[in-house]
Formats: sequence, C-alpha cells, structure tokens
Amino acid sequence: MKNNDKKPTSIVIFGATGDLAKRKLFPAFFNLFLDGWMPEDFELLSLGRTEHTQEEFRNYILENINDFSRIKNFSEEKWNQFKEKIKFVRFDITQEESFIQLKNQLDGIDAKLGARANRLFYLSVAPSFIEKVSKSLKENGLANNMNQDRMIIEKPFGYDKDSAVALNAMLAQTFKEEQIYRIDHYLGKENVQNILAFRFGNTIFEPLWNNKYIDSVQITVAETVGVEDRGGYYDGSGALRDMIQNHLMQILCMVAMEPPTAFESTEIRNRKVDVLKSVRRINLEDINHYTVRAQYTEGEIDGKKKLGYLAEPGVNPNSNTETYVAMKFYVDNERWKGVPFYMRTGKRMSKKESSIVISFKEVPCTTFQDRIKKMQPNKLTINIQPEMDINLSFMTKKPGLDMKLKPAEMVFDYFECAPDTPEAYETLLLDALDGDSTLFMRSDQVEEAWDVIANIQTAWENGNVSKMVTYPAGSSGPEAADELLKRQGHTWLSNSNETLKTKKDA
Ligand SMILES: NC(=O)C1=CN([C@@H]2O[C@H](COP(=O)(O)OP(=O)(O)OC[C@H]3O[C@@H](n4cnc5c(N)ncnc54)[C@H](OP(=O)(O)O)[C@@H]3O)[C@@H](O)[C@H]2O)C=CC1
Ligand SMILES: O=C1O[C@H](COP(=O)(O)O)[C@@H](O)[C@H](O)[C@H]1O
Repeated sequence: MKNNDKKPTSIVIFGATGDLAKRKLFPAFFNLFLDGWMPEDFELLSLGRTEHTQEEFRNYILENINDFSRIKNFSEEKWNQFKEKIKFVRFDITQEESFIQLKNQLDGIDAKLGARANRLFYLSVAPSFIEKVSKSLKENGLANNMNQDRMIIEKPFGYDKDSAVALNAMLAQTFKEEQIYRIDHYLGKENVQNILAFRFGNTIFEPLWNNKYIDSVQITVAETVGVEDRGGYYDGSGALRDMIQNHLMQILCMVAMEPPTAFESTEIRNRKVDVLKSVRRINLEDINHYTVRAQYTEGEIDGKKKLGYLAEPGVNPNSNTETYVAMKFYVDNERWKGVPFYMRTGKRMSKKESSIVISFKEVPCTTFQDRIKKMQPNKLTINIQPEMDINLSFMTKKPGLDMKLKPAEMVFDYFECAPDTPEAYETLLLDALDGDSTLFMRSDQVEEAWDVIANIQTAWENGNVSKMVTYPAGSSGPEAADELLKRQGHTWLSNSNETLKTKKDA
C-alpha cells in the first residue's frame, strides 16, 4: 500500500534516544519514506528522557543514519522533508504528567488534521516499562480506538512461560490481540519470508518436504560479535532466551509448518502454533543428551584479540550464562516423525552466518556404486545472512568421455537479482503501519515457544544437570556440539555457497 492509500498516522517511539532506535528504527522509517511507503501525513513523536533541542535530535538521527545503515538513495531534499516529521519530546515514563502532555500533543495533531489519525506506539524501552506504558496509555485515553491504535513490543517478551502468560494477560486488559505487534525481526528478513514462497509456491519441493525424503534439518545463527554494550541485559538472558526461544524457533516454524489454506495472518499463525505444539518436550533427565551450552573464552577474530565472556563489561565474572547453544529437537507429527532438527547459535564465532540446511536422504538404488565411493545426498541451503541465497546441491555427470559423478550446485542469489532488498525492520514497520500482523508473534505462539524450552531452562538454572563447556572466541563452537551430531552420523554443515562465492570473487 503506497502512501496515498494510507491513513494519517502518529508514530510514537518510546526510547527514541536508545540504541535500537538509532540503529534500526529511524533508518527504517527514513528508507520507507524515501521509497514512498510512509503515509502522506505522519509524525514521528520521538520520546526520550534526556533533553535535546529539535535540531540536536534531528542531527543525531542524521549522523546515525549515515553511520549505521544502507540508505539506498539519500537526498538532502528528502532528508529535509523527513526531518520535519521528527518531533523530539522529553518524556519520563514514570511520570503520569508526561502521558497527559503526550495525549494533548496527539489530540492537537488530530485537530490540525480534522480527523483522528491512526496511532502506532513503539515500545523500544526496557521490558520492565511495558506494564507502566500500557496502563498509562489506557488510563489517559491515548489508545482508546481499537481499530486505529496499535502497539509494537520489542523482545524479550517475558523471561519464561509464566512471565509471558502474565504479560499477555496484562496487555489484554488494554489492547485487543489484533492491536499488539510482538516483533521478531528475523521474520522480517527477506530469505526467512521466502521460505513460504519457496515451499508453497512451487510444486517440486513440497512433495519431498517430509520424513520420507528429508534426513535432517540444521538451523544455524552464528555471530562474530560478542555482547557489545549489552552485557547487563545479556548476562540475565543467555543464548537460549535471547535467540533460540524466538528467532530460531520462528525459523523452525517456517520450515516445518503445514501448508496454510491462505496467505493470511490467522491461518499462518495457527500453522506455526501447530508446529510448536508438536515439538517434543525434552525430559529433565535427558537435557544433557539433547543440548550443549557453552561460553566463549578469549580468542581472536580477524587477527584481533577478543575478551572472554567473563571479562566483558556488564557481565558477572562468575556468570553461568551461556553464549552458545546447540540442541536437537524432534517434531512429533506425521510429516516430521524421526527427523532431527539441529539448532545452534553463538556469539564470537569464527564467522557470521544464518542458514538453514535441509539434508535429503541418500539415493536408495545402487546404479553408480561401482563408479563413486560415496554419493553426496542432495542438500538445500537457505542462506539468510550475510549471503542471501538458496542453494541446491545435486549429483551430476562429470564432463568427459567416461561416466563419473560429481556434486554440483544451483544457486538463486538475492543480491544479484535485487541488491536493494529491504531491511527486516522496514518490512515489519510497514506491515505494522498497514495493520498486517502476519509476521508478528501472537500471544499463544510466544507462550508455546517458551514452553518448548521450559525444561531446559529449569535444568540449566538448577545447575549441575548440564555442564557448561567453553569455546575460544573465533572458533566454530565447542567440540561437544560436534559430538551431539556425530552420535547420529551427522556433522554441522556450513554455508555450502562459500566455495562458489570465493571462486566468483577471485
Ligand atoms: N539494541 C538492540 O540491538 C536491541 C534491542 N532490543 C530491545 O529494544 C528495547 C530497547 O533497547 P535499546 O534501544 O538497546 O535500549 P537503550 O538502553 O539503548 O535505550 C533505552 C531507552 O529507554 C529510554 N528510557 C529509559 N528510562 C526511561 C524513562 N523513565 N522514561 C522515558 N524513557 C526512558 C532511554 O531514554 P534516555 O536515553 O533519554 O534516558 C532510551 O531511549 C529493549 O526492550 C531491548 O531488549 C531488541 C533487540 C535488539
Ligand atoms: O535479537 C537479537 O538479535 C541479534 C542478532 O540479529 P541479527 O539480525 O544481527 O542476526 C543478536 O545479536 C542479539 O543478541 C539479539 O538480542
């Protein structure tokens, strides 16, 4: 929906002076503006505690847009138009008076327009503020239009199942479920969205998408960064909560879900919940068998020394928080029974890579047994980042006079087809402006995802059930993670497009 079809909207960013706003939110809004996706009439009410003049704040946004983002077609003229939409508002969430003043400002905007604008509240603040903001919005009548007012909530959404249930119940007192947009930015990534197009927009893959043909699935989200300046938050969270419960679990849902009857929010979210309900819960006594948790020690990445986790600022030097998790899940339904889903995620790994690898079963017949020692089973790799492609490996005849086989690859590369693919936050903010919640998490999805990891949380928190192992910064993770797969004759598969890329770049 381009801008002339959109209703006027007042966008209110709580935490506009924070890290997320400067790195992701303002650049995304600016890109949407440049591409003509923002409504004709909108205001970005930017709330923060620290005092700023309008000019200071707008310059700060401009500097960060230049530093942090890929602005596709920056123009001075467009920036000058956009900056007029940004209104810095000094705001203290703990003060009721701030909400009353904000209401006056929003009402003033409506009065100028001569119509009630849509209101989009973005809570880019610590989770401890969600309850206060939500209640004050309600009590002061800032969000009293069920059809026009929406709220975007950042992760983490709770810290376990009980807290997520309580948070959902609290939010339900102010907002209808359709007004609540729980963000998981992985769902906005281009190649994550593409999973549904790939699976359900083609006839050739879906018939093979089951335990008859698929041997195993791997989901990897590896980062080279450490905890940066978020040590305080991360140390209370760890990789299981920070990544597995949300991003990796959502990717699992996209890979494993049954076909939705329509590309429609309720239907798609129902199918995802079905997957989460089918994930086999790991018994407390089996946690060690299915999971590995680890912490990085000091090491080197790209020739630069990196601190160990325990020496990072904001981290307790005796911390028992994991920075790496590897685990095996089963989805106990007719389609997936017996297929292991391996997941791993870690900070300070040797390279950044988010990918899904679908390994198919070995060819059943023996036609070529005399000509090749080991046939390489077909493998489909969906690279989410930094590469963005889909890569199918298959056996082919080696060119020549005799019949020899070798593996080959077919690649669909997003960057070659569309170098300007939108950032995840652009997609998600646009959907929220348009009232499309398909790529956001519904309350039951969040709760079910917490339920999947509940026993692991309990076991790890109670100590001595599962030993914490270590891995040096800049490595590919702990040996124990390799052992987890070896037991079933598997190994971690890395980005299969790498050799091809290296050759192309050379
Ligand atoms: N940063 C990231 O990469 C990611 C962040 N998130 C989530 O996004 C949310 C925001 O994170 P982030 O931007 O990093 O946090 P920051 O700590 O950088 O920013 C916090 C913001 O909250 C504001 N704030 C704090 N107290 C008050 C108050 N009493 N009244 C009004 N405003 C207040 C701060 O204002 P001021 O600075 O003016 O005091 C600041 O704008 C968190 O829920 C986080 O978990 C999620 C994924 C990634
Ligand atoms: O939500 C989070 O995600 C980032 C990784 O996101 P990416 O888009 O850069 O892959 C992670 O670093 C952070 O710890 C986590 O909170």
